[in-house]
Amino acid sequence: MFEKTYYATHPDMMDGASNEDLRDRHLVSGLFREGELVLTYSHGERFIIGGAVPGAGPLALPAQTEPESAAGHPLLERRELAMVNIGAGAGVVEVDGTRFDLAPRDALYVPMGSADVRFSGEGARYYLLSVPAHRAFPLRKLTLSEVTPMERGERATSNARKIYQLILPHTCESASICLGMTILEPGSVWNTMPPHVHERRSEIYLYFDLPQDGRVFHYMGKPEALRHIVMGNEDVVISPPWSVHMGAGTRAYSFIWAMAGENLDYNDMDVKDICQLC
Ligand SMILES: O=C[C@H](O)[C@@H](O)CC(=O)C(=O)O
Ligand SMILES: [Zn+2]
Repeated sequence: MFEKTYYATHPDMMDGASNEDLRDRHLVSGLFREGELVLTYSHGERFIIGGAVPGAGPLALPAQTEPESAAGHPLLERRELAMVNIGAGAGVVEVDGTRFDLAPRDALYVPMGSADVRFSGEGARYYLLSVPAHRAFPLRKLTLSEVTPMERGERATSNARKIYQLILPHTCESASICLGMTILEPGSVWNTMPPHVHERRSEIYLYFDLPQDGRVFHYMGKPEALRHIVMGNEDVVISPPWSVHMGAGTRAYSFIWAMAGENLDYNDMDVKDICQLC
């Protein structure tokens, strides 16, 4: 069921790791393939990270296969799911018979216990994130237009951006997942500046709105020992709870951030002064 499993990591594993090791442990590539639903599994917060590109035909969330006691049960039996349509075309997602039209950039929160989740729409590209949940919260669609973005950064420091909080307690209730989209202004290239660490949560970043030859240089690691991963359009990176996460692109781009863990307090982060990094 899972194309790849990403294991939790110890910060000491950064010592002596090659760039290839870093990519193997933290980079999730190739989630968006026409006609396929691709799922990967991370031991960090037990995130399922996936993509669904229905193309001409519909796709459905698979049932669990393991262990034997859960085989055939819905994937969301004990999980909640968040998704965003990152494609250029609209699509339709059906959850136990309820239809949602998801325009480009629209998100959907799907509660624990949902049994039948179907994806369709030529041109729609669904980014999927699921984590364990302890109870069901209302099923709902979220659009960028209904949230007031936080405006952060400045043009002069090349980090002017709008942060849209789509799934957080004040916008959409959830058991553990929170999610948002950050859109850089033209000419701004830095995200998450100044950077931070949040020990109580893992975070997953998906970079998009980049041309095929565009790149984001994503920084990670302990603040005193930064490393980088070169990422392309629609690449995902898993940020362990001990790691910094920030990046600079070859041009403006957008990204979707999703977190899960100990709490749903967006501000539970330890912000680093840029001069503390090396
Ligand atoms: O923990 C929060 C996340 O890293 C992001 O919300 C940061 C972000 O979107 C930004 O500053 O551009
Ligand atoms: Zn963060």
